[in-house]
Amino acid sequence: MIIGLTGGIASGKSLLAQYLNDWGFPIVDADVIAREVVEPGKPVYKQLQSFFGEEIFHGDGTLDRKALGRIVFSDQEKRDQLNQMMHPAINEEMMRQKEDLIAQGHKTLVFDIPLLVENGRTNIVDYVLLAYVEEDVQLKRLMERDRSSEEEALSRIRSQMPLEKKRNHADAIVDNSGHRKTSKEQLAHILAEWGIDVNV
Ligand SMILES: CC(C)(COP(=O)(O)OP(=O)(O)OC[C@H]1O[C@@H](n2cnc3c(N)ncnc32)[C@H](O)[C@@H]1O)[C@@H](O)C(=O)NCCC(=O)NCCS
Ligand SMILES: Nc1ncnc2c1ncn2[C@@H]1O[C@H](COP(=O)(O)OP(=O)(O)OP(=O)(O)O)[C@@H](O)[C@H]1O
Repeated sequence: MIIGLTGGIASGKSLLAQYLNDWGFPIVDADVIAREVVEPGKPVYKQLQSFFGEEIFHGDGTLDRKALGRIVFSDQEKRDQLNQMMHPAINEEMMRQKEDLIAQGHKTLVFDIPLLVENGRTNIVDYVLLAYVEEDVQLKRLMERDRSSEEEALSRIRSQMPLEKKRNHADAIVDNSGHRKTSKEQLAHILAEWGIDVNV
């Protein structure tokens, strides 16, 4: 069984992934893989270099994520181009990790994919689990976590489908607007409905 954990930026996906991992379910994390596929020498690295030029790299050749973020979160066409370059490589690695985990005997896995719904990929998972947060809380947490301005934070939030709309695509929703403990209890309750018992 594959649980597709999704949400919006700073909506508490990592928090839920941590709980799921603590309960013994391995996480295949698209954000982590997105960092690996752009390492120097990888095919996507070369594509980024020829499309965006040197301005998105540090002096030592590694990707300047802040610089690339500034470009793509304020320009939808460039973001679409980036997605086209990166998503096939991310997807390929996710499938590879999935096969490995199944071969190791895992029966339940978690795919942590922020853009699962936007990319129309909900069919690759059995359940869509949405990490939801109220909009004002999301903005506040994002600004605090990334030490970003309101404008920067909003540009990132607006690069994604609004969470209110994403709710319609979810099989289950954890509202992370409150305390962490409440989130954990909601998550355990959902798992129980799916036939998985865990200790809260
Ligand atoms: C633009 C990049 C370099 C900015 O890096 P940065 O370290 O600042 O952010 P990070 O990678 O930690 O992403 C934070 C969050 O931003 C959101 N986000 C990332 N990429 C995108 C995107 N293309 N569109 C909308 N939201 C996005 C996600 O919610 C993600 O969890 C990076 O996000 C990236 O490479 N994005 C393209 C790959 C991608 O689509 N990743 C999402 C997983 S499929
Ligand atoms: N229930 C909560 N109460 C208070 N703070 C929380 C709660 N859940 C998450 N946070 C905080 O909000 C921020 C965003 O949460 P988290 O990093 O889990 O989101 P995310 O969806 O994984 O984000 P991203 O997609 O941007 O990586 C973090 O700083 C986290 O510590």
